[in-house]
Amino acid sequence: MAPETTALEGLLRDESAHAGPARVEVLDRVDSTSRYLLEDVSADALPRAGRVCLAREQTAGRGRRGRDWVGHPEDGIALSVAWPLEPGERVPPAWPVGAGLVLSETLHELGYAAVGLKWPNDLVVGEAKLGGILVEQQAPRVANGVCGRLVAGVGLNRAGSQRLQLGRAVTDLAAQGVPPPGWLELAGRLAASLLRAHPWLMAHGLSQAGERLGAVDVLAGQRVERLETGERFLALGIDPQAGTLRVRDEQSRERGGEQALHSGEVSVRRWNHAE
Ligand SMILES: O=C(O)CCCC[C@@H]1SC[C@@H]2NC(=O)N[C@@H]21
Repeated sequence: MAPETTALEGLLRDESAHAGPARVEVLDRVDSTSRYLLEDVSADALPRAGRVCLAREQTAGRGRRGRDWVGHPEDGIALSVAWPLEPGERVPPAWPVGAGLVLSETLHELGYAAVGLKWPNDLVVGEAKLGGILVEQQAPRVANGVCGRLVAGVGLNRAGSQRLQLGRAVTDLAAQGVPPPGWLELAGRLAASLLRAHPWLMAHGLSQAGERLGAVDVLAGQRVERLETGERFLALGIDPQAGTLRVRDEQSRERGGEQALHSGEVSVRRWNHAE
């Protein structure tokens, strides 16, 4: 076993003891850690406690909404965690937002107090993107004996984000004035938070975590624009039950024009500039 795999296993054993032993792999190079975990259907592939895949280099990282995800080896974290889904087992709709919540909180614990969650799944500092989460599900293939799975892929800029040249505001941990933990240690902390959170997210969603969610939700109280249609709203906050973004159409405020935006359907941006 590669020494880094043993080291990450050790970190996870210390960090998430009560969640049971997860299967851990550190790869030098892979196209996508999430694809790797979604497509490996070998019989013992997916323990109940989860499976973790961290790559030093990812050559075809996938982002939300069909975009690519790029990062430089070790300057970026490319991490995926997968869990099995039994036939009929339902993932609470707020699970993806819950992943963003616990990752934000972990970054706060590491000294990055300014990190927030931009609904549905961006980790941000101010307007700049620090990281993103891609949550994918695969239904069981019962005829082939292949279990369903839930995969959370986490991309995070640890350092060197100015080299990414993405043409939009990005940032990294090193730019926050707190030296980032080592690559493996950081990945271990992030993976452990997901491994710990998964059982309670499956059992309760975020119904008991509304206040915690409010503390990281950077869109609440902001004016947002729905990119697909140009519609503008006042964001009221993330709904802890549904994982949707509650918004109010400012034109119809007196009619109580509240609606819910669903993450699969829309993307939003802030528009607080005077226009
Ligand atoms: O669009 C986003 O913001 C989500 C980005 C998610 C990227 C991560 S990197 C590790 C995992 N493997 C992938 O191919 N994508 C996710």
